[in-house]
Amino acid sequence: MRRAHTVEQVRAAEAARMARLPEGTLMQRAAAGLAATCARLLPRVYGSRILVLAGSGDNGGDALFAGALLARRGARVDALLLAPAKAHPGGLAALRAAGGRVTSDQSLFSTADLVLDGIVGIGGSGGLRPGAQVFASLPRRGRVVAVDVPSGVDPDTGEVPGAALRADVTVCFGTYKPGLLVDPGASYAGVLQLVGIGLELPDPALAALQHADVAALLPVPDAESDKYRRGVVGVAAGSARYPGAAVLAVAGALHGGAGAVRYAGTAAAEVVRRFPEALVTDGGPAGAGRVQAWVVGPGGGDGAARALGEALASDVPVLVDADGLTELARLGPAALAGRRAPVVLTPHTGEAARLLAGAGEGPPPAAAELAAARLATVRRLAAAYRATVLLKGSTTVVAEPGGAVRVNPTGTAWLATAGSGDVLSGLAGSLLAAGLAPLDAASAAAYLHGLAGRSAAEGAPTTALAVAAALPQVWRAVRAGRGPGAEPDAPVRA
Ligand SMILES: NC(=O)C1=CN([C@@H]2O[C@H](COP(=O)(O)OP(=O)(O)OC[C@H]3O[C@@H](n4cnc5c(N)ncnc54)[C@H](OP(=O)(O)O)[C@@H]3O)[C@@H](O)[C@H]2O)[C@@H](O)CC1
Ligand SMILES: Nc1ncnc2c1ncn2[C@@H]1O[C@H](COP(=O)(O)OP(=O)(O)O)[C@@H](O)[C@H]1O
Ligand SMILES: [K+]
Repeated sequence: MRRAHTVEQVRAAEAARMARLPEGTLMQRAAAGLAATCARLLPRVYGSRILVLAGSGDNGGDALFAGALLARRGARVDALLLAPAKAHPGGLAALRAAGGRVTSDQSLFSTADLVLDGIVGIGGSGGLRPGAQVFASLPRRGRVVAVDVPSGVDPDTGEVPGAALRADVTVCFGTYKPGLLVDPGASYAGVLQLVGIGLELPDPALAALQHADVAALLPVPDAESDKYRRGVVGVAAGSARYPGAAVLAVAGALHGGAGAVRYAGTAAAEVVRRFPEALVTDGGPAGAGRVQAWVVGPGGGDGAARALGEALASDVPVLVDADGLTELARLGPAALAGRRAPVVLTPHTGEAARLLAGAGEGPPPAAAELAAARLATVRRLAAAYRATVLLKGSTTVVAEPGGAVRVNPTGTAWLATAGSGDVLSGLAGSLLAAGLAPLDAASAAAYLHGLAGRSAAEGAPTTALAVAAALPQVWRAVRAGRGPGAEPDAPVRA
């Protein structure tokens, strides 16, 4: 599990640690880790030209001390101070003593072999200030290494309220920050490298599953298993207008660990033609027979309202997607009030906007606004509907009403293809039916779905059905601990 902590949590851990260490120890550890990463990125340190951008705080201090270490190894290091009177005095003295120089030449940004972004770290807010904005658009030749956080990215939320400096690598200290794992911030961070500095940290604000975590969650049959004990997932999806959604949701469900898939809806003939193993009925969830979880809504069209009502009247977990969400938004959170079994909602940002409006939170916000504030959006939805919410998109995030949040690290934009969301909802519903808790089912489904998207695409357009077909090989890779993302301590490719 990769864990991310908020600025407040990091500051508290830092204060506790500092009380027991000589002054400056943590900064020395941070700078040493930073310099080591820079050295690995350069063909050779000796003779390299390095520009340090240093702001007014400790983030600039880290960058200046790292610059000093690199200067001692023969690099030519120039430091551009954004607030010269407030530059970290110890860092500046160390840099000068190592032969580094202070410059005001901005063109070095475009000619340097490596730029260290120490403008602002976890003390930052509100995007880059005017004096630093130029660096967001200047051409670059070498790599940009962000110190702790790319300057301009909100460390707690991943929001980018103004200009920000795009990094190739971000070296973060002590723990990941939520803003490094969630878009749009994550897209500014490049590859993430964590440097341990000995902080003792509380439960994280945000976590990202890794192979071993997902492998431990995946249901595996044993000698006692039969198809019913493995769980039956009900799928109420598709309509005369959108029969394909039923096929895709069933395809996802068949690969999700349940022992059987029961389809209820008007696309029964199409479903059974494609998947003879599915149990089908023409009616709604009420008359379909016993299941351990329902998936309601993909391509549901006019039938979604009835299917949603019948599924919610059951006593098993219900996952609501697509047209089911539109109907739920019309009804508002009151429709879930009497439920004891869990509810999982899987909106994209357009559906999230409708759900928020349906919860009485004013007129529907623009989807783009919600995508820019993904963490806040998913938390608001989980609280308003008291449900587990998986918000889809460039970074998929999952929140529980109790506050736990997971971010999916495996997503790929190749998944932005019609119907891939239907595969995801079938898959997540199947994991729910197999007995996973809502947060685990949703986040494990997003993890597998992202890997399946990568594997189906391999750099070329793919289809939703191909994503479903790639799920078995992805299960195998995750269980065996191989393939992309398998190494627990490898740098994270954002
Ligand atoms: N915590 C730890 O365990 C360790 C932390 N370490 C390091 O310390 C860093 C945090 O240092 P920090 O607290 O000094 O804050 P930092 O980010 O340098 O900002 C400084 C000042 O900048 C200003 N400012 C604000 N927004 C701005 C903007 N958008 N653009 C420009 N300027 C802006 C604002 O001051 P203002 O101008 O408002 O007075 C703010 O106070 C952390 O990221 C890590 O690198 C390591 O050394 C090891 C252990
Ligand atoms: N830019 C993106 N980067 C990564 N994943 C994306 C992106 N855009 C969409 N996706 C993923 O693709 C899937 C699309 O689902 P959805 O929006 O429901 O489409 P559909 O209704 O056609 O199935 C989701 O899993 C979503 O997270
Ligand atoms: K920075």
